[in-house]
Amino acid sequence: MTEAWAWIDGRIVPPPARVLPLAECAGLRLAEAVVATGDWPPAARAAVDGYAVVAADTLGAGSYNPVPLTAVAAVTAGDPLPLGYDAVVPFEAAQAVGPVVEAIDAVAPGTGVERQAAWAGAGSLLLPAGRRLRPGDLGLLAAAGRGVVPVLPAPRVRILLAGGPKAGAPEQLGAMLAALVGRDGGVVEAVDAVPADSDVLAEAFARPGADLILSAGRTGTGPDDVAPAALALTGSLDLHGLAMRPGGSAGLGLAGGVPVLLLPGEPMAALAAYELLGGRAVRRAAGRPAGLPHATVEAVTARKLVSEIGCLDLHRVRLGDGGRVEPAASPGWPGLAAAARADGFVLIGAESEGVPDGAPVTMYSFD
Ligand SMILES: Nc1nc2c(c(=O)[nH]1)N[C@H]1C(S)=C(S)[C@@H](COP(=O)(O)OP(=O)(O)OC[C@H]3O[C@@H](n4cnc5c(N)ncnc54)[C@H](O)[C@@H]3O)O[C@H]1N2
Ligand code: MOO
Repeated sequence: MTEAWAWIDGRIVPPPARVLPLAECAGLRLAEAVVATGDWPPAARAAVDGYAVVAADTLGAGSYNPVPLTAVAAVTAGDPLPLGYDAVVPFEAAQAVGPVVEAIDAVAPGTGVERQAAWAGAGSLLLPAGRRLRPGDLGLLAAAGRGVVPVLPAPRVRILLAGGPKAGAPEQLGAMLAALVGRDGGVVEAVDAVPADSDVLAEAFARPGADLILSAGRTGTGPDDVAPAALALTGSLDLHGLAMRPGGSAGLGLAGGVPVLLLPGEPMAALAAYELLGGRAVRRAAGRPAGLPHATVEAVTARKLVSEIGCLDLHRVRLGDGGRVEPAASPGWPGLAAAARADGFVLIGAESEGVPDGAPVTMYSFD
């Protein structure tokens, strides 16, 4: 596995930065820092609807002691503060008596006012390079006059369903893998069902338009397991057969410089191989941290979790009372039903023969 992770880390980098309109930037990483080009607000302005006043004129005002104001100007929030005034009394803290406005509350200078540069001064950092843009950030960038920004584009991930299910079973991997790719910051370029034919599959690997290819199915050693051969035909099959369970028939290589990950077709093996391999590739291509993105729970085993030495085992587990985890199925048990019953998974590393009951483990939450 270490070799496979090193392969991914060594070859997969985010696609080059592109300048995109804000509407297309949510969730993407900012390629360079954005600084304020001017003071912001550029001049003092009203923060509330009310009367611009000279604060000192309101001294001593209260509901039992209304103070008539000689100089006032009605403003609404966002209006520039008229010259000579230093506070805004909200309409509800004043009363109009005929043409005279009376303060019924005293205000200090600056009350109800956004001072010049209150949000940001000219040249100050608004968003750092690498920032994953939140919806609020898009508003901030618009306010800074940036209609377009350089971002690391989401990698385009092609999903190939190689061969598909056997014996009339329903297709189970397309929606699952597309959702996982989205979770990890990729955009799905296509979800294509491809027959178990090495020439056709090789063409699907070679077709331009993807930054990363995930192919699921026909990775084993049977006569119909054409995915490894097709990859070798198009480019290079660099690793095939990994020390993990489930998902050990996974492989990886390059087609025309594009990284291709071969995931097993067995649905649970595909899920595990995605989590342990594919997700890392997508996250690296998206410029995200490579590690697992799942929320973790520090738990203890309610039962022994057996593991094969030399093999990274993924155990689906249920989380019970007192943070105790219990296996939902053994690692090699096929199908997604046990994963659905589980709350998450526990990884037992290649160096371990398993852990006894009562041992501390980290659960990666499926939710
Ligand atoms: N001699 C050996 N045979 C096998 C070994 C082994 O070590 N020695 N390993 C087994 C393991 S483990 C796995 S995993 C599979 C490898 O699976 P493949 O990647 O070749 O998967 P397929 O042959 O395509 O199909 C297996 C299974 O998965 C179902 N499948 C495939 N695609 C889909 C899909 N899109 N949606 C739903 N289900 C799908 C298919 O119906 C089969 O049931 O090799 C073992 N053999
Ligand atoms: O190799 Mo299979 O992919 O372990 O489950």
